[in-house]
Amino acid sequence: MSSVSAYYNGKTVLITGATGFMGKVLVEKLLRSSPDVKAVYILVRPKAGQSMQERVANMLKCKVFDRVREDCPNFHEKIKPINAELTQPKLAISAEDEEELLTRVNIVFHCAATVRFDEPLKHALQLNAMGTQRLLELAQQMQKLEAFIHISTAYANCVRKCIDEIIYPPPAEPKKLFDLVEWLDESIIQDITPKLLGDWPNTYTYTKALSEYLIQQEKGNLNIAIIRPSIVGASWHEPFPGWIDSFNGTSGIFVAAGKGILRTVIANNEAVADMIPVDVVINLTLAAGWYTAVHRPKNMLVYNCTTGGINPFFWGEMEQYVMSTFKRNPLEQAFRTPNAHLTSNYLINQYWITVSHKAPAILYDLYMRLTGRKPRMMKIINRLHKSMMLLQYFSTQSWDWSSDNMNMLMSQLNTEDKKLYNFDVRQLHWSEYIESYCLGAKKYLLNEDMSGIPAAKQHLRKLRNIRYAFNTTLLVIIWRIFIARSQMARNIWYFVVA
Ligand SMILES: CCCCCCCCCCCCCCCCCCCC(=O)SCCNC(=O)CCNC(=O)[C@H](O)C(C)(C)COP(=O)(O)OP(=O)(O)OC[C@H]1O[C@@H](n2cnc3c(N)ncnc32)[C@H](O)[C@@H]1OP(=O)(O)O
Ligand SMILES: NC(=O)C1=CN([C@@H]2O[C@H](COP(=O)(O)OP(=O)(O)OC[C@H]3O[C@@H](n4cnc5c(N)ncnc54)[C@H](OP(=O)(O)O)[C@@H]3O)[C@@H](O)[C@H]2O)C=CC1
Repeated sequence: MSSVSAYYNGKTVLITGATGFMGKVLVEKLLRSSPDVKAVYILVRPKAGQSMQERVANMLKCKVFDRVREDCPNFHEKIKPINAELTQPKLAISAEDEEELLTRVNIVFHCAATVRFDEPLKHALQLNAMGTQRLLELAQQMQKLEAFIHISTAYANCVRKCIDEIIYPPPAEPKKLFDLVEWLDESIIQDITPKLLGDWPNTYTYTKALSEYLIQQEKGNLNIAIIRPSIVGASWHEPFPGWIDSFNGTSGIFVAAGKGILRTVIANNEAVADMIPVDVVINLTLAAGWYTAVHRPKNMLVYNCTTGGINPFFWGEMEQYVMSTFKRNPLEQAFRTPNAHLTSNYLINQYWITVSHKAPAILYDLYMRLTGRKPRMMKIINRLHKSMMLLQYFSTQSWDWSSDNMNMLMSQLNTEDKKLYNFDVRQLHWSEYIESYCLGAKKYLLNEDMSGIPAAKQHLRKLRNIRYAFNTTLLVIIWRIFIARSQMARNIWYFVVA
């Protein structure tokens, strides 16, 4: 008998960030593993011209819910959307909705955040730090609250090399920063952001560090746990192997490499690629919710949800597995044959950027112009370079995260829970996982059908022939120029022909 799924049956759960990548997997697993959960409130904002209701209806059509749709066809009746905006006072929740939450909710999962590395500091602070503070204020007033689970990131303290499961001193006093951004002009905040960030690589990790500290300071009597996942990748098993719907983290890089656009990446082959499947994170999160509510640990527990210390995997291996998968299962309409390499040398990277990124993009755009179409490849390449600049901090270094609390939690689960909420990453076979991740990116991110693989292979053969023809023409042109200018080259040529 599963203790974790039994715990959630009959409970009322509140989830923020339910429309996001991890939030959807959390909602799905919760409803599938505890079909008698009483209600799942989700905080959703209207966005891009869509009302909250329209967004939720679209979300529920998503493929990720196919399995729960089959197991419990009425699962959507349990989902109760609440109009909310985390950057607004009182989360912009109506008085009526607030009353409902305060009297009913038993457990809160806080996933909402901006995960963009280039988010302006003011907005990242308003959402990741102040939003968390506001949610905490709401939670303090909940009459039946048993646990509050906050999703942070393993990189919140990336300025340290060894990261324990504790809250570290923050980069700045959050309240002073809140005051500062309140009255300072946006352009001035932008100007001083690098100074404020100090050693932190971006506003995302900086504000996640602040939010951890805020929780510790303001948790009062609440039972709180913090989950710190590393780089969250496609699912390992659930709801389907390889499920992914976000270009964040490594996914966009895989796609760009598979399409043959990305050929060179700044990364250290021997550095640990600390990736964790999304279903592992969600299983640990649900188990931590149960443990926090039922066992009520005296101190707030932080769970580093990482793989590097348990089952290490390296960027160099990732390159091999990704390239091998996309060569066997190509993406449709690739720009060039997939052939990306990692280098930690800046100059070598710059050379390949010029030769393998910019030159083909310029030629392709020229061809587009000549055929009366809009050039677009240089624009894509420039965006890719911007992304790679922001990501290289994470691909060139290794970190050591302790995982004692993850191990402790595993030891607390009974045999059935260990299967149902598996987060034992020792069982993860990296080459199989990366293959399934790349195929998942093809199917679920790009909506490509596996039946299109023969045509995609045919397209790669066409690209190879174009490359051969191009290289031969280039060689002939260079040789002709050489022959015209050098007597020695002419002599060699006559000798060879004779
Ligand atoms: C040789 C092959 C494999 C070898 C592997 C080696 C890889 C080394 C790279 C290392 C990667 C390391 C990643 C580490 C990250 C660790 C961080 C900690 C983890 C976390 O805690 S949180 C999650 C991490 N957050 C992120 O990853 C966000 C990072 N992204 C950003 O901040 C922004 O996206 C970025 C980079 C600033 C770019 O912004 P912008 O140019 O504005 O583009 P958008 O993201 O807004 O996207 C616009 C649009 O395009 C779609 N898109 C994105 N990528 C692709 C793609 N590859 N192919 C097709 N389409 C793509 C995107 O979905 C958007 O579409 P919309 O419809 O939404 O507009
Ligand atoms: N993905 C990863 O690799 C990792 C993620 N994490 C953490 O996991 C959590 C979830 O990440 P992930 O699912 O990848 O992120 P997504 O960007 O996919 O989802 C973010 C969620 O937050 C919601 N949100 C954003 N702004 C607001 C707002 N102003 N008001 C209300 N809701 C808002 C989004 O809603 P909307 O749909 O309206 O935009 C969305 O549901 C985050 O806390 C992140 O820091 C930690 C480590 C790694």
